Amino acid sequence: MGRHDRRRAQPVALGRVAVDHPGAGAGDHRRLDLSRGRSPDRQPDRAEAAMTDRPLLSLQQLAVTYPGAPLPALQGIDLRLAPREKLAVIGESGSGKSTLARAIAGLLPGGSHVGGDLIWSGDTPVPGRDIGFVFQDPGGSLDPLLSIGAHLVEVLRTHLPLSPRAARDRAGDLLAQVRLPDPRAALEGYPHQFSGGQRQRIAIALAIAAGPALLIADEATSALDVLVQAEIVALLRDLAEARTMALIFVTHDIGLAAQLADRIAVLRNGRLQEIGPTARVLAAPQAEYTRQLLAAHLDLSSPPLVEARG
Ligand SMILES: Nc1ncnc2c1ncn2[C@@H]1O[C@H](COP(=O)(O)OP(=O)(O)OP(=O)(O)O)[C@@H](O)[C@H]1O
Repeated sequence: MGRHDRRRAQPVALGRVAVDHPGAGAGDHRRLDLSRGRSPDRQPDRAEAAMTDRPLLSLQQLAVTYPGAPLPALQGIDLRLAPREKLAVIGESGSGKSTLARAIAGLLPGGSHVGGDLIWSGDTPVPGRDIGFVFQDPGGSLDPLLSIGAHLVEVLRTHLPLSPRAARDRAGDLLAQVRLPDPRAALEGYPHQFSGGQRQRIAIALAIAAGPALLIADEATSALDVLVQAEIVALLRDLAEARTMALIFVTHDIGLAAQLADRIAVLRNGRLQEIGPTARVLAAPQAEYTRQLLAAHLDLSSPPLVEARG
């Protein structure tokens, strides 16, 4: 795992997490029937129905309780993520968005209790290689004493069989892909020499360096001003599409979610309120809570969210 991951909470096991409900024995997740455990009364939406039979990730009744917490931060989460899908997870503060992101990435604090199933297609993913994670504060991913090039070379060489020179070349390419001005010169720079938006681009370059199948951006734009937010959202969307990578975009801003997501999942009090294609959730929300989020977002200056998807 790269330096940017090591600074975070110790990961719990990835792959199939099967803990505390009846019938959830451990086993080879690759041999499981992925349709198992879906509630019979739940009508799959069209985006879900169009999914391949082999989702990248399937959550079944996922529940998370932090160490010492009296109540679960997440419970009863059923969710399937298709390869290359862009999913936005929205909800108010404390609704469990980051907990969901951390559970998927294996970044929950040690001692957290995880119930239900978290099933990956293929091999158990390696955090930092198969799952990239971008945090709200890019500073947390960057060591002030290391050049940007050194950060990238370390992550690249940790996960890929590259010579120092090839890793350096790849690092420059990555900075170009995240649209950092003068990427070759930026390799020599140090974190404090870049703006908040530029540091977030660098953090994204680190997160995608090893070619993950899934990128998780947890409030990655919340600390940025509105124009930079829109640029980063466009960058994440374009990277996901160009690299055939799935994206989970965690945000409290339904407007930003609308700009990039194929589907939107709405969380409240640790439970999934609804999930569906973006246009449907925006135009015909099923949950009263989603209607409230939309009403809170819309004012006279807001453009229509459905048209904002362009
Ligand atoms: N490390 C932790 N230990 C104990 N409880 C936690 C921890 N992290 C989060 N929680 C609690 O879990 C619940 C969900 O928090 P979470 O951070 O997932 O919500 P969120 O929707 O991401 O909120 P925000 O938008 O403010 O980041 C909250 O009640 C929070 O207080």
